[in-house]
Amino acid sequence: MRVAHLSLGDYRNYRTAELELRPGPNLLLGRNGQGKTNLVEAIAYFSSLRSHRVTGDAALVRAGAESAIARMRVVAEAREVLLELQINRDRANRAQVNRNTVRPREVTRWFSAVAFVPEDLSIVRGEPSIRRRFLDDALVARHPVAAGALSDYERVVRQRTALLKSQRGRGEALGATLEVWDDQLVEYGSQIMLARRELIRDLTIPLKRSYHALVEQDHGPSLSLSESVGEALHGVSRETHPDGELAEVSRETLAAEIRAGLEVVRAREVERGVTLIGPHRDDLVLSLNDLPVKGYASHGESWSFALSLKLALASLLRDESPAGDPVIILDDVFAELDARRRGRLMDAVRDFEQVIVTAAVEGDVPDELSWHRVRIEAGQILEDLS
Ligand SMILES: Nc1ncnc2c1ncn2[C@@H]1O[C@H](COP(=O)(O)OP(=O)(O)OP(=O)(O)O)[C@@H](O)[C@H]1O
Repeated sequence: MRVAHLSLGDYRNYRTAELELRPGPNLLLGRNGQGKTNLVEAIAYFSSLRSHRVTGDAALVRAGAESAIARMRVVAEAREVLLELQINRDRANRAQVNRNTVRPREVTRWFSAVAFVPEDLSIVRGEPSIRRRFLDDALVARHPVAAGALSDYERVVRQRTALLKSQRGRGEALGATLEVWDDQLVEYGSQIMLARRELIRDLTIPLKRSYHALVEQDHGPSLSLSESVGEALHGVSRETHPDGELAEVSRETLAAEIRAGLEVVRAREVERGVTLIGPHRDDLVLSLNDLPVKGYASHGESWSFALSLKLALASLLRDESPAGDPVIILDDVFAELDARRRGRLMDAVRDFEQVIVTAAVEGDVPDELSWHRVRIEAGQILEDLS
């Protein structure tokens, strides 16, 4: 698929903006702080309903305005669709697909993008919550309905934890109320655990391929899950290897394991007022040559791993989606890479239907492609340079 046109009103530093994009490679050029990232952030927002830079939407609305409008014309398999989002500072957001009002979530069914951003390094180096977010965004990109299970699960953990906290130390008072939340934790938790296991199983081969394409060396990148349920049941942190038998477990088995795990941690949960097991406490473990990437890999290796993960996701979505390729966004990543890796990264994405690159320095961008160039200055889309 591809973005044909983006219109913005009161979005970040844009009072209004009209951006025409073409199939193939598009280059948004401009000095630092002019509004390049804001444009690709708006495009990516249609695929996930969140920005990679902030939690919450308030910063997306131009300072002084009450709401932002983002409208995008998308072409997928020769069909055109018009998506529109109104992002409100103080109210729920609104959305339209082909001018019909829909729930904002609906919009993500019509658009898919994979964004490579400087912050991706923290998938490898940062806290487990960042890796869980990568996994969950990937689940939604793969199956938009997963968004429902994820938000239901989040709500269940919040409410169950609030109950545990309010009754801290008084186990006997919890009884039947806790059971209701346990049932829902098991229901949604098992769905998410299974979907994550399937995801890492399916990312494993594309990851090896992508890493090799970027680095041209065989560092044996691999993915596994460190699951809190397994830890509660078996006492040690047990990792779930995608190529091992655990990946093929049924949802019923996982549900039974969560239930058994809850029994094991019950007394501790009541004492501490915390929901101790479930996907919200799990981690994605990344390894190179059987060593964990975090704490062992070099800066360059960590970067290559992060980029390969995103590439692997892009190729999985490409293979699975009936609507064609996801749009590839490379925001400011060339500045982080040496010339060889820039070339290899571009080689790996160049045959996607549309690639959108932002750069402050034109010399950082591989020049052998026929780019559609656009210059950005102080919240204005100045000229079409191609
Ligand atoms: N809500 C907002 N209202 C008004 N201006 C904003 C808002 N959010 C961000 N900006 C402004 O947008 C500009 C940053 O734009 P952006 O991040 O797109 O820059 P960029 O061109 O990608 O720069 P770099 O090359 O440094 O990454 C800053 O000047 C910032 O103050």
